[in-house]
Amino acid sequence: MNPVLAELHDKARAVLDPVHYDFFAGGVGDEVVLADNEAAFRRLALLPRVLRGNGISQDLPVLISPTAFHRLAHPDGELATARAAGGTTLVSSMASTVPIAEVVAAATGPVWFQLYVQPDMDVTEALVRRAERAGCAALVVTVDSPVFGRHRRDIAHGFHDLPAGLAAENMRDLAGVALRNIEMSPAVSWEHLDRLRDVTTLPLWVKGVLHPQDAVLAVGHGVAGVVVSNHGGRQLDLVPASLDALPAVVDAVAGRVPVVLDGGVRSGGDIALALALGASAVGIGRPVLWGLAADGEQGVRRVLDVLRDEYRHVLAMCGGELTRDMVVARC
Ligand SMILES: Cc1cc2nc3c(=O)[nH]c(=O)nc-3n(C[C@H](O)[C@H](O)[C@H](O)COP(=O)(O)O)c2cc1C
Ligand SMILES: CC(C)CC(=O)C(=O)O
Repeated sequence: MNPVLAELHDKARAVLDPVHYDFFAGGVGDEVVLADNEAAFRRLALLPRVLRGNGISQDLPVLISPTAFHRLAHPDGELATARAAGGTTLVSSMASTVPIAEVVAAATGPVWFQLYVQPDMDVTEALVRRAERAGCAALVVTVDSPVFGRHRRDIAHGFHDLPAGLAAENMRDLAGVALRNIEMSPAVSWEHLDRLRDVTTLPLWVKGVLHPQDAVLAVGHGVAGVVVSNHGGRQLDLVPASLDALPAVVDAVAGRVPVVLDGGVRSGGDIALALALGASAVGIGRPVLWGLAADGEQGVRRVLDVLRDEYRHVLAMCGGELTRDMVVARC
């Protein structure tokens, strides 16, 4: 892990209520997948190409992955994250503790809205309208959560509700209810995605795809992109590390739409490995929460700055291009 990210993590752990730290840090079950997401990067090595004479791209192929409840990490919550994002795309969680309109108003770059399709499609449509009115540039439909993951740390702490004064603000005043709970539903299907397609012209992404055939189905249903993700090891403790699932999805999609990877990205080198395996960009989840908890907006900015700096350095070392033939197993 990049040492600045490690420092921010340690500071976050020191300042956070241990219950909230465990909510952010924890995974599902025995946390096998949580650990494997990071370990998968250590199993791979890069063979740099030499004498290519390429300049170095200034782009940072990073998105901020959607994570819930930023005001548990810092009083400014999602406003601080949005301000820190700069030109980096912020995928704002439906479970944000600041309403999406305020998140977008605080951001200077693109904001995408992450959506859990609600079984009541009127509620889902109202959320989509909220995101559109706020000025979100895309919808990211999370599809890996037919039911809530069982997080043993939260169960042990009895952590089920936000503290008084905090709420999932996007769920306020929907369909005549003061504050709705976010529902997960195993009845959600591709048909719901098609219905979303009918109610909005926003580009639709799906997040949480691991099986290559689901990626093919997603392309067939007209998605703008696919996020290979196991929800940061928070849903099913039997799945592969995101990085290990990436190549087959990239092959199945065959360049028709961009493929983003999230899970376990902790350094510029990790970004380079994911790109070499065919990702167009990576998403980062927990490092942003650690930066936010440690130092608010400045902490999140530091996370992005250090990843940008490290990624550019690795890219220069690799000859400015990253392709799959450059990835080998570390024996
Ligand atoms: C505390 C926490 C809350 C999360 N909340 C959401 C969410 O509201 N919606 C969603 O689609 N994914 C959510 N995720 C998953 C992230 O979007 C992302 O897939 C994951 O964090 C990436 O792994 P990383 O934390 O190792 O970078 C959450 C993850 C964490 C750690
Ligand atoms: C509100 C929760 C459903 C957010 C989430 O996706 C998570 O904690 O992993």
